[in-house]
Amino acid sequence: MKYVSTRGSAPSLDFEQVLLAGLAEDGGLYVPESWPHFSADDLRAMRGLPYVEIAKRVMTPFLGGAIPAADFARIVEESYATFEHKAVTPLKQLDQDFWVLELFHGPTLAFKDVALQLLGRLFDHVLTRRGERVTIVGATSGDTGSAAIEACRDRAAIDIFILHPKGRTSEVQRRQMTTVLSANVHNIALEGTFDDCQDQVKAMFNDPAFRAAQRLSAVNSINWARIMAQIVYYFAAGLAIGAPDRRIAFSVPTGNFGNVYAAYAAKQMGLPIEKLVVGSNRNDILTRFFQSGEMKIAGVEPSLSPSMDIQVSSNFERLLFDMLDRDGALVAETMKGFRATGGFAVGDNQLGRAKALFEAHRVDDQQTGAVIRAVHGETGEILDPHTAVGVGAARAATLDADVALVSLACAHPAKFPDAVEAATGLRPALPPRLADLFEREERLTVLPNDLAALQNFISGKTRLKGAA
Ligand SMILES: Cc1ncc(COP(=O)(O)O)c(C=O)c1O
Ligand SMILES: N[C@@H](CCOP(=O)(O)O)C(=O)O
Repeated sequence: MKYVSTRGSAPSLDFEQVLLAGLAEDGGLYVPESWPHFSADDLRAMRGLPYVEIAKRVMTPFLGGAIPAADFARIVEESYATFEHKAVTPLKQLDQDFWVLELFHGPTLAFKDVALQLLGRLFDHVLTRRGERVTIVGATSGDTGSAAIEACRDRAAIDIFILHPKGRTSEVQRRQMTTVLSANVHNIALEGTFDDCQDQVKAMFNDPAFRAAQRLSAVNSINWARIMAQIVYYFAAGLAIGAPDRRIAFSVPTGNFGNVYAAYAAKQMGLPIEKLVVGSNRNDILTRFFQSGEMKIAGVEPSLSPSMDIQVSSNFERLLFDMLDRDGALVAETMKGFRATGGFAVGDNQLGRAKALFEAHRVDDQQTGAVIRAVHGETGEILDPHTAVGVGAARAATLDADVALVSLACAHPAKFPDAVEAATGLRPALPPRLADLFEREERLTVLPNDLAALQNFISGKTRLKGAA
């Protein structure tokens, strides 16, 4: 299995190289050169298997033999043994043809654990064998950060630097990151938005000298391995409700477009998904794109679902690559224009093809609160505000009556207690292992939105010897 860059001019890499590289050298994102395929019979044969077995079958073709089967099996088993629910990502049925897929039973209570528990172990395995170290730099709007820190804390071969937008995460999210005091963990509160954090991470990758000296690696969904691990739960959920012999669709609350891109990948691999419903909060650039074909940046505004307060959705580039018939030069030109002008548009033909699969809806804060309240009243379930955006979009979706719809529950409600309490009057409690979170010591460094300041800070803290 080879991976190619969406911008067409970086070298093709194998799985191990892609895992360590993160962003491609030409600024693009890596995608598989071709999609592995599962036939309807292959899918039927996976029905009823435990999550870890489905995970091994779905991910193995992406490895291209890079990791011995027995080692990969152990890594997968250990990764999902950290989840508190035996089914790893259980489905909860809320209506005749409507489920929520609970992705928040991992150590940090958000869907990011599904991929990052695996990624931390993959990094460890590969770096130990190669006798190498890396410096991970990541951007977070709140959830990736704690999941990545949890997965990489105290690992001898890794220093990890996580940039979060100062004051723009929930307090629980911030404390989940900043109370990890391990020597290899560094939290940076950036004076800016999540888009600024993500821009700075990409700028560090696009600085060849810094990238090489620090041996940069990525934990954001720019790293292909993140997407690979997220594909699995679409297969697991689809099979559990009857695919390929039942019509299915997913509704996905969306920010950086990684989660819904993983669903798109599952479809390319043979899971017969009829529709992908994209839910955005008031930062609705994606909803506007799927309605008009124009991607146009507006300012990032704080919302009740802070992890989705994003305007530049980095994984959209992977979809754009396919929309432009995998023409890397055209993607590079389009992304260059996007950076320069804050906008680009696709033609009616491309938009029409995208709309055959994607449908997008904006769910504002008032609607988000109303969904949390309504679902609680109707079913007793408490949704977090991100999950509520997905459910709100699902309710607005235009699907045939016989399509079974699964909406993704991406975070535990206790990560966003204020929003949940305002909607329901109930304050969700953190699990006992996090009960003292508000008493724990915090450690973070506030830095300006400035590349040189960030690079100086990272160079000064990294344990890489001989780094420039
Ligand atoms: C709780 C939660 N829901 C939804 C999203 C959006 O997912 P994605 O960025 O993959 O589109 C995020 C952030 O990634 C999140 O943390
Ligand atoms: N919502 C995310 C933003 C980063 O997304 P990623 O999937 O690219 O890591 C967060 O919680 O940090």
